[in-house]
Amino acid sequence: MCTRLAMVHTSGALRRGKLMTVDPKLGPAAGGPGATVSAQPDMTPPRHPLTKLALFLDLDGTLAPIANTPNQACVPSTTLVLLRHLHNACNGAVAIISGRDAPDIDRMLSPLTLPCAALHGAHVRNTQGQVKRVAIDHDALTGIASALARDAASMPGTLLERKALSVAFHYRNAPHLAAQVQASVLRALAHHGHSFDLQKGKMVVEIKPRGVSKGTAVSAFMSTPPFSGRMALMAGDDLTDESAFAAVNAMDGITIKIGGGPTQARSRLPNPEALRAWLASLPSA
Ligand SMILES: O=P(O)(O)OC[C@H]1O[C@H](O[C@H]2O[C@H](CO)[C@@H](O)[C@H](O)[C@H]2O)[C@H](O)[C@@H](O)[C@@H]1O
Repeated sequence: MCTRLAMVHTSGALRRGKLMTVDPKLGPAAGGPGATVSAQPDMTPPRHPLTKLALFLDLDGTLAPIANTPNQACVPSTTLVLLRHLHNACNGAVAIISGRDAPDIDRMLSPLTLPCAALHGAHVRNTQGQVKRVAIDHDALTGIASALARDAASMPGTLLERKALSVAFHYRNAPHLAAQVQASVLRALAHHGHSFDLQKGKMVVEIKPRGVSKGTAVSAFMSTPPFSGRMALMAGDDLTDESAFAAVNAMDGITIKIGGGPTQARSRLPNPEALRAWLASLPSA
């Protein structure tokens, strides 16, 4: 059950939306493209107002703090209010770029329904609500999911999340089983995986349709209104977001990694609360 609580800021820096950045568009340069970011504080807001930005936002770990299980994750009500404002101020150029299934995205953002790339880019819904999904071998996915379910049954604490075009094998509550979970996914892929790829994430190993990525999805959004012609901004926290960071860097956009770890993103914020505060500080015009 997701209980939405108003978030409380713990520091003045977060209230002011402090951004740790190496992006010259946002503040002083401290490293080259592709480099692991060493955080450097900067208070400079981006030059581009919301009317000129296209926002691409990851969900788990970026808008919703990480929780013990997928069902416990929750987007705070303050963030939902902000998303509505951003969507209006950007004239609709806001999309959710997630590994989650589309109905799950809509549930977590309810009452908002935003354009999205779900399932790591395998399912894309545009601003008109039109949906494009990649074609997959459903029998193969069923075979993979059945094999993983058999393994999960003998691995207490693990959790299998079956999605429309993919499957995620979680081990957050059994971190000592990380290697076994990965081995199980590799075995399943070897038997059934001709048209699927492995996607690692935070305490999870996923199988997704071959050839899809968040980067491809962001590029597709950027080729159509209301996104086209704007400065792209991608915020994300996980490995699956790296392809989107690469795509947005190639467009000379703004990339923000949430939390620690190596990344191609050129800026960094410590957590979803800091991102919320930073986004709230962007000028409307
Ligand atoms: O691309 P995202 O929106 O970040 O989605 C990535 C995966 O997020 C979810 O799993 C992660 O978040 C869970 C809730 O906080 C956490 O328990 C889990 O350990 C994380 O891996 C989601 O369940 C997956 O389907 C998404 O692909």
